[in-house]
Amino acid sequence: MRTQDLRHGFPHPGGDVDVLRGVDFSVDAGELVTVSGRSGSGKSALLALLGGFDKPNSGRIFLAGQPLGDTPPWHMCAVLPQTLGLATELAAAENVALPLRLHRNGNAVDIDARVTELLEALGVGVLSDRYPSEMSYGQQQRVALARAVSARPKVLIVDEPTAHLDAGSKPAVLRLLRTCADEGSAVIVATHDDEMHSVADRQLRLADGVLVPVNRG
Ligand SMILES: Nc1ncnc2c1ncn2[C@@H]1O[C@H](COP(=O)(O)OP(=O)(O)OP(=O)(O)O)[C@@H](O)[C@H]1O
Repeated sequence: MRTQDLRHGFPHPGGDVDVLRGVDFSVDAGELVTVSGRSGSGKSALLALLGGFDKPNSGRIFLAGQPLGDTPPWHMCAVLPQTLGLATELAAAENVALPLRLHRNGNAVDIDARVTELLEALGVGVLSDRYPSEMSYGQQQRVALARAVSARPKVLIVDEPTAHLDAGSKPAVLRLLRTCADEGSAVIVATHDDEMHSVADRQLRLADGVLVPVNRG
């Protein structure tokens, strides 16, 4: 995935606010890139553009070499926003299986095995029959991550995946995101969590509307 001179902002009564002022960015298959930046710097706004939830004011986004069109690229791209977006009428395991069923990715036995593997890896295997309303936010966050990765998307876009996790739950999330990249996904993670950078190939910082590389010494 690649962006070219991406510019975006929001209208406000006191005048429009420019949030992204020329973002040039790329992430390759097999690579995990973190995006940090102070609160309000535009990380979520950038992720919304990359995931096709919003349109930039100007600039272009390319996915697998093709410009992003009017149809969101959800057959190739999985997005985990801070709002999670779990289907409330489906239990945890059914949520995780959903992308696999939509993409006809494997038979029922394969799907069950993939769902179990992911939920157990994230420490929420015992919650597979629970509905989102019966889980804590941190538990829902892990189920939503399992759902995002289940169909092995070409591009995985994740907003603050460790924001509500305790120290014991975090390593599994870091490991899973690293594994996704190692298995060929291009992974983009917005984060305030310094530990997240430890599994990244590259670290970028969003400041004054542009992305700059962070030198990790
Ligand atoms: N729908 C919107 N309408 C108007 N302003 C918005 C909208 N969404 C975001 N903003 C503004 O755009 C800027 C960037 O917001 P964004 O949510 O992308 O920041 P962030 O870096 O993800 O912050 P955080 O780390 O707190 O999640 C902020 O100043 C925010 O107030």
